[in-house]
Amino acid sequence: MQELPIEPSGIFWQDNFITPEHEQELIDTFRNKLQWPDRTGRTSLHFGYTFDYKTFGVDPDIPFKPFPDWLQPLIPTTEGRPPEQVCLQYYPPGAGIPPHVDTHSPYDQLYALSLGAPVMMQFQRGEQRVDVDLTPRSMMQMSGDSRLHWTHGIKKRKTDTLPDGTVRRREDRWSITYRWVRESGVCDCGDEKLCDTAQAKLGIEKGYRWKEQQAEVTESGT
Ligand SMILES: O=C(O)CCC(=O)C(=O)O
Ligand SMILES: [Fe+2]
Repeated sequence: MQELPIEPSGIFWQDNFITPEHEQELIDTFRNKLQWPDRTGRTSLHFGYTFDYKTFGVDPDIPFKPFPDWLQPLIPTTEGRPPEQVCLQYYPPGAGIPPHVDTHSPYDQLYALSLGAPVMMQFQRGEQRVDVDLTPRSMMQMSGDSRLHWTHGIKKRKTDTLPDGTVRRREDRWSITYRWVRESGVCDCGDEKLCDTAQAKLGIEKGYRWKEQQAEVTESGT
């Protein structure tokens, strides 16, 4: 994988992760052989472990869902072990995903494979906005700044306007995201805007300060 020479830093990229023929077979599987949740808009299917946002760990009540046969050859091998969680998402034309960072503390590395139609992804940090065209069959790794300090999202809209002014219609798209558990369960990036570990620390400190203030008030008898 090659790092894209852009801001944010840390986006690694590989074109043609699979062949167009393989992509067509997968799309046929997605369309005709999988049971999707019955809802409109973006829908997801999860494999591997399920993350519990209450305990910020693997949910012990939901058993590991084995990776299906079609998924096996799509697992990146560059992390030295398979990911703990894989999510297949379907985006009908017009669907998107709000700007977010994938929660820092539970997961470390994050990869995404794009299939079907291309779509523009926006990376954002403050006033800085950068569009990245998620072309079909490309594998993207988000690490460093792109993973921790910039949000990413896909606008809900029917067309994308390319840098040369061409208006491109959205069509059916699928993505597969891969997540590797962060063994420590804490992130040390310190980004109080985007990092759940940093925010939890801040919350605890605020709680202490509040308690200390209460104690002072009680001690002084007022
Ligand atoms: O669809 C994609 O390529 C990215 C999805 C995403 O950001 C996520 O699932 O966290
Ligand atoms: Fe994400």
